[in-house]
Amino acid sequence: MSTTKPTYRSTRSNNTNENISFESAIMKGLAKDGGLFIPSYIPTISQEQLDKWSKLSFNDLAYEIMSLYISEDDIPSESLKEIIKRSYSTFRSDEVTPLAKNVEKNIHVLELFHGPTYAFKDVALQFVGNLFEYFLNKHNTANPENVKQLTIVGATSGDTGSAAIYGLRGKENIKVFILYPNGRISKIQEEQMTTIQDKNVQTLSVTGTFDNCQNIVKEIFGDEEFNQKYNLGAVNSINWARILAQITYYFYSYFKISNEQKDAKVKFVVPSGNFGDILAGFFAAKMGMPVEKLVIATNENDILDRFLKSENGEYASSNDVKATLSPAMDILISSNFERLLWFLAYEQLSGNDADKAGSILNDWFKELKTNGKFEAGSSVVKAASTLFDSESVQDLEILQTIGKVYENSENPSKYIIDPHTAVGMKATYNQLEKDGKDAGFQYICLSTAHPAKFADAVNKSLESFKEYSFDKDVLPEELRKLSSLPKKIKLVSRADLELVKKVIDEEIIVMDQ
Ligand SMILES: Cc1ncc(COP(=O)(O)O)c(C=O)c1O
Ligand SMILES: N[C@@H](CCOP(=O)(O)O)C(=O)O
Repeated sequence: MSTTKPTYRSTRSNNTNENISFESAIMKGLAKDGGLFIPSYIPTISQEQLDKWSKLSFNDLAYEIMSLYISEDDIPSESLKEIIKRSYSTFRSDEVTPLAKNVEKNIHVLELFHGPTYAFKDVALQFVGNLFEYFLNKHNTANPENVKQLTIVGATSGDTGSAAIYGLRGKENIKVFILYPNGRISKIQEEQMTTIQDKNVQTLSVTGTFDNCQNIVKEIFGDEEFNQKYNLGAVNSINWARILAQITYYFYSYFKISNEQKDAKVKFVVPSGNFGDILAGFFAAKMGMPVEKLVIATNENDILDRFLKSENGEYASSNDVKATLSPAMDILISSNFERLLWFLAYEQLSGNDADKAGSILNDWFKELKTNGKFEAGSSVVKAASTLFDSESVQDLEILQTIGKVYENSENPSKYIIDPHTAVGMKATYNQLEKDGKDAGFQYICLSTAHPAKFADAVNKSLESFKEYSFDKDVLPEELRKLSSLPKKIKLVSRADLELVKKVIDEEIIVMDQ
């Protein structure tokens, strides 16, 4: 393994000389060619390091992992340790992401929702907010005559938005604009974002879908004049730091099992939409975490499931996004899948030539933009299937699964899950049925949001249980009070790039007054 830390290149670059530092990749967010930044190599760890890591706290494990990707020139060790400590001091669990073991026999639930906004996005965005602040302060201290500002523009289907706002609010020289699809997120998700009255934060409620919002964000980043004018920053999983920060909880939860069962055969089941969460699992596996499978669990918006089950690796957008009971995953094109495709193209189609892999990706995503689909080829989908499996879950199955877990859970009993976690649990049941109970697999299902964020689906599923009460059993006080707070919403009548840019122009003038 290289002794120098990775540099970063775009998934669509055919020129290794364009590689940049970690700091540059984080502050740019999206590459100029529209690609996503990836490390020039994936650090690998020895069995000895794995054994050492298995005994570490969450924070210490996060440092060991992140420091493999970040040079001391970008962030000195002690500064990185301080950023990590500050980022996770806001979590309600000392373990940050505790593992609920044997919720049902051999099925463990990785609770990722103990951060400020009760969704897994907090694990990365508390860290990303502090990263942005660190890099801005470093620049502005060295250049007091040329103070740099950062304008965050993000798109959300409900959870990234509030996690980004809570990770960035109150930070100096940072303005935040979050686009979300009007009427397509839950009541509490919208309240979490719109009740923030900080002058440097503005939500834009767009008439359209999440994909419309995500496409506008990517086009805004591609507008060089606008980007130069406002120095744009990305909080979506476009930003490599989001993926990096999510690697920790794969190793951390794996060790919770392997420390008790040395040669445990572990399958991770991940409710997936934009593919950022499970992609972190891919990096953990490539680094050396032993894993049997990474199972992609999608709702009825199933581009990922269709790819993995296709003969020739067809990556094809459906015409319309379905509004489901797991709205945060109502996504047609999974933005982060591009990063996985790069590594698959690099290994299967380019003879391990990074520049050739970038050219292949560039061609594929031009075709996707023109025709709405492309074929990666049978060798690529076969290679993907060695590590990944996939399941697609229907709305009715979500409701049935929330009830089934409530009835069957042993540790604790009457365990209540949100609809996205239910997609993961139903996929886990499907895997268990295919594997057979005697196969001896340990299943870690990622719980990506607290059930309080999705009252409609949880109540619809559990209202028949006479002892169940949403207010008593689910809703935390800090979320209960949101409904009574004043809200700051800016409606955007069309999912239109120029209209959104105009609104941002206008709002920045107000923010600067
Ligand atoms: C609650 C929840 N679960 C699962 C997902 C899917 O995660 P990813 O988009 O990283 O695949 C998201 C967001 O997309 C989410 O907000
Ligand atoms: N479900 C996400 C959609 C955006 O995903 P990201 O990982 O790219 O930020 C959300 O909650 O907004």
